[in-house]
Amino acid sequence: MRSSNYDKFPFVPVAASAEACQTGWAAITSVLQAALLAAPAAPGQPLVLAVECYPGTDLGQLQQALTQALQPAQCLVANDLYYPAAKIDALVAGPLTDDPVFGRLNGLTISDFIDPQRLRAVQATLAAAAGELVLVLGTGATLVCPNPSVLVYADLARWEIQQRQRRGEIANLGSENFTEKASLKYKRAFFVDWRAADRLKKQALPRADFLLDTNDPAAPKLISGADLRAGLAATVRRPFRVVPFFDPGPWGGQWLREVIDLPDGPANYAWGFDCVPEENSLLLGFGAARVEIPSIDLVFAHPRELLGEAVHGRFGTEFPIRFDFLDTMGGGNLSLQVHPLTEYAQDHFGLAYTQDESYYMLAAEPGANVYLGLKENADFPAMLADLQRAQDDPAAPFPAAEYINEFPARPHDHFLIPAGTVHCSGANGVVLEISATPFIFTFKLWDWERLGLDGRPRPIHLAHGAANIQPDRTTAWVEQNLVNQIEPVASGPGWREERTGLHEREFIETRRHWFTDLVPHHTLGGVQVLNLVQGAEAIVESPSGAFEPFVVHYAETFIVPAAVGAYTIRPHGPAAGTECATMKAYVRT
Ligand SMILES: O=P(O)(O)OC[C@H]1O[C@](O)(CO)[C@@H](O)[C@@H]1O
Repeated sequence: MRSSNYDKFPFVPVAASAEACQTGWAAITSVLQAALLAAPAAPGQPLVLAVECYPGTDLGQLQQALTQALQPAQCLVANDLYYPAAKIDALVAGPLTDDPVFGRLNGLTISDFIDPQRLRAVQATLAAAAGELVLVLGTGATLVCPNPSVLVYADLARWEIQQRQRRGEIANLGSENFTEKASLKYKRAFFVDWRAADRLKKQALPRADFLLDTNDPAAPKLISGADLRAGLAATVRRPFRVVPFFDPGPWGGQWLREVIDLPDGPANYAWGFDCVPEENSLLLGFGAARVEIPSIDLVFAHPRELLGEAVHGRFGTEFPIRFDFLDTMGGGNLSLQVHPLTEYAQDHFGLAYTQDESYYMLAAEPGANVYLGLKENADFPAMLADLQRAQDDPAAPFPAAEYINEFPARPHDHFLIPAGTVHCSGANGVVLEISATPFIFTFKLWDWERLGLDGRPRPIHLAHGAANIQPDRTTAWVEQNLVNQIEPVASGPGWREERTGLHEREFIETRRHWFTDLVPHHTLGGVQVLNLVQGAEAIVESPSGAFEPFVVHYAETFIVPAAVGAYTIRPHGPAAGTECATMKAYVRT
């Protein structure tokens, strides 16, 4: 049994005391009251408190808390100005498509949800409220009142939004689909709500006077915009971690539970997402108080310092590298699957780049394997026919062994998975996925006669799969290109560095360092993501003292912003004197 030292709630310290963070509605509203009193009141204008809200924010609770304490003359809710739900459902139907999993990325904005007639009427009411206090809140509050007296941004983490979707507490933006399947709500939020809200957030957050965190409805928190910006500026100058989250799945295992020390409740944990900045949170520390914000806020606020010039230039405000865990220890095989080629991802889903992946084996039981590529001389048309038959006829399961390679998987093996390659991790392994950020564009080909957690078969996408599988990626090619392509590249006293991938079709470079002593690293102007894949603990330090020493534990993923430049890593604490290893990923530029 491995004992856990994995930190589930990493945070970036911003201030030594909690003074700058107001917790609870009483403290929050008294600070807002003072800010309104101090706000310059333009003659003939109302005093406006605008709260721009990320979708999923509990508007009822917010309105109640603010109106009770501040007693505004009026409260205007931006969401009430939206077109009727049926019209919005029709608006998003095109980008969403009929597929249960995939839609098309699109350019919808929050303005597209708002009925201009209703907006004009409300703006006229606002203009007539000279000298009164008016509260404007909701998703689109800053479209109703672009220059309020005081602007609050109420942000919400995507993982919390997903919990609210699963509990049926929230509908999609402008919709009444409270009871719709959570997976469909997630899909709609992924393709529409979050994209549109992020476009508005990029405008509103940099000029917000306050940041409101209502992730925990029982303990809302407020910090000033200046403190938020100071926290983001501090984060981008040091190594940091985002807040991981974990989810069960039909093939999930027991390793994450033990190594990460996760609660007993769920039957298994399949996924651990510990570096998907689009989905994870960042915790900012004010004394003992923690303020949770989506980590994408950092990408939006400091793309150049975080990503570096070349990566920002190429990807914009997207974080292109994803690290996550796939745990099948004591579980099952993932679905046999393939990801879209770049042009297919562009044409069908509007993606700028595709879901190129790799599996780094953190752990594997003897006998564990990875399915990867087709067997030499596999009859591809016959394989597609057998996949189809397996869908149509429960008595004809797909004979995977006839067509698909199975490679033994041992700890520290690295399998490269350029899009178009049939693959899946088998049972009894733990994968650290080091991949491009897109993560839902999986064409399942065969799910091993198994049901999803909801007791129903999971969606299979054979037509998409058939259009993308590269049948020439067969055994010899796979062995020569995708399995353990490990080359030594450098060494020094007490350390050696190897290149392990990825494949030339993938934009990520991966380097492994084995070390018993201090290893010099440099960001070379680009963001780097690392995981301590061997050793109990290591310490990341700045040779010039530019950031505080940063301790990482086994299996923790951490991000080193481009702006950090030189840094070192050495074994630390219980790992002193032992051999540790890190896997590092960065964008080849
Ligand atoms: O589709 P399955 O069997 O759940 O596979 C695991 C999933 O996790 C991912 O690796 C994303 O992390 C997808 O590629 C894949 O769909």
